[in-house]
Amino acid sequence: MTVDILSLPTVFDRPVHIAVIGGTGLSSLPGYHPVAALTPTTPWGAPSSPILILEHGGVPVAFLARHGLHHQFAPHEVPARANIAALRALGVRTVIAFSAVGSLQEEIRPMDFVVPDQVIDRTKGVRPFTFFEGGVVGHVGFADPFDAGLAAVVQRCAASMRGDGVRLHSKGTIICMEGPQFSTRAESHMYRSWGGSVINMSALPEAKLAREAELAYQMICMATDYDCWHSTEDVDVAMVMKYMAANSENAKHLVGAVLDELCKQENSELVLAKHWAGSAQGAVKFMTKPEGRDPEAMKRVEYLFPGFWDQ
Ligand SMILES: CSC[C@H]1O[C@H](OP(=O)(O)O)[C@H](O)[C@@H]1O
Ligand SMILES: Nc1ncnc2[nH]cnc12
Repeated sequence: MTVDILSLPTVFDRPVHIAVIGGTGLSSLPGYHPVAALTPTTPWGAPSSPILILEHGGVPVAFLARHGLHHQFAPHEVPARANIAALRALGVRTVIAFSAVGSLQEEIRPMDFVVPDQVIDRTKGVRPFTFFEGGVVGHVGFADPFDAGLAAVVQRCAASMRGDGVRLHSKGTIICMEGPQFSTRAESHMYRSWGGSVINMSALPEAKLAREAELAYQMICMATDYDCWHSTEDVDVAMVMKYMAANSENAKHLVGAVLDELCKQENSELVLAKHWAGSAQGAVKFMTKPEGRDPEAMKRVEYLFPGFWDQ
């Protein structure tokens, strides 16, 4: 059944704690019927797509298509600040983000999943990458860019996947490159020598912004190619889309199993990201002296953390 998004309610009156961000080849979540389509605006503009509210066992889950409903945003054009800010304003504290990645290691085969624990930033500074600027400065910790508690949940769901030899690798380092062109062969070999496991164009600044917004954030990567370091075919878009389509059943099973786990503990400390609460606020409050603060920048921070300047 296809749902006409325009016919759905544009308001939803319960807090939503869990969100899924879909990447390339995953601009909707098959098998779920949205009950609302929200089109919020934030101080950083509109998100890349309407935020669909789905229900998983009666628990609301937000779904956002990173590149837009029709994949119209290139990786450097994705309005990541609006996406993360809009999700936080809805009540979201846990984000599971999907990404199609190239594999930089022989043992990570196309169709395998990877739950990364590290990232190396190879974006080029052309993407807006922080909420804290223009008169309010903040420096959050980013030593471990993903959420270990959510990673453990995803790892426990590996058994939900079907098919011969499809595997889930429980850790790995993402190289996040600028794109939109793929890497040169020299770059691809260099990333391997750095210890990169997989490569994409979307982990950053999304993960940095999620940390600034005090969200628990975990990316799930699906390998679609061996980039261009391998002796087999070099990556191209057709190859990425072919593997995404071929493995969509597994992606669906994995999302379903992860949502089963998270929705069961919708109000837990983990899903409510209690372990991140206050981390960014502490990093911001003491940096810029009151006389140096810009009122507009303060208002933007207030959108993320209502009541921030009153405490
Ligand atoms: C079409 S291949 C490059 C494209 O695919 C990945 O997208 P996403 O992370 O949103 O799944 C990669 O990051 C690039 O944006
Ligand atoms: N080889 C690759 N490089 C960058 N992003 C990708 N997404 C999927 N495959 C990729």
